[in-house]
Amino acid sequence: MSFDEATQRAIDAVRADVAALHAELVRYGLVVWTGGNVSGRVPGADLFVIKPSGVSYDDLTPESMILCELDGTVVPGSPGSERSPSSDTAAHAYVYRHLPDIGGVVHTHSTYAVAWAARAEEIPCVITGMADEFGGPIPVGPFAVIGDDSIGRGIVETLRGHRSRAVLMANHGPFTIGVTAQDAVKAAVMCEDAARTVHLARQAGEPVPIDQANIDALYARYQHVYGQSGDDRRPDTEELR
Ligand SMILES: O=C(CO)[C@@H](O)[C@H](O)COP(=O)(O)O
Repeated sequence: MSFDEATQRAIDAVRADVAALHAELVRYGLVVWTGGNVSGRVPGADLFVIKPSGVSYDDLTPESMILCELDGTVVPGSPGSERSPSSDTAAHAYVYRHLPDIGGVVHTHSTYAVAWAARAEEIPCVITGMADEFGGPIPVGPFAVIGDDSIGRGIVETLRGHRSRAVLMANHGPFTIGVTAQDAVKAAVMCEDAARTVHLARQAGEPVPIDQANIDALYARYQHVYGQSGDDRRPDTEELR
């Protein structure tokens, strides 16, 4: 399949971005071995890029990324198509089909977030860092088997109407979404940080909840003021549509 020049440029840029972002999962200690995956939507095309299944992070390059249609099928003859795409390709594809504002999806097995997922327990919003990044608790999604639409449906149905860009799929681990692949990686980093911090807090006593008005104020400031004016911002609609 061949693409016009603008689409090909967009594909190449997402390949480079997604390949580089897998190194961020390693840098932040969110994955072991080949666990976890990042994907990015190709702007202006019904396509996304995802990592190949079970390939060492050391061997991930823009050319080894896999180009997929939004139904999850691999684009025949595209660079990397000789390999199988990530085990979670169907889940990523489902998110892209049902959440048009989402440009990136990440899945990890980060330790503390998976420990909360093993208990199917949502992470309560008891630190300002969670109010900033997630606008409330990090919810739990249903147990779902890997490989079909089950996980993707669980992600969308849990996060639709929710501020959080992270969901703990029961007994499995975190999936995060973002306006870009980098935004989704950031959500994965902040999800694990929150999971660890709240876990440690609970070991010494009962954490103190933050009242909703303060959560709302913290979230609004962080989403619209924090950082630099040119930073990627999430859509103004607070909850996912
Ligand atoms: O949970 C699983 C495997 O059961 C996956 O999510 C792996 O963590 C990553 O798989 P690949 O992306 O390498 O296929």
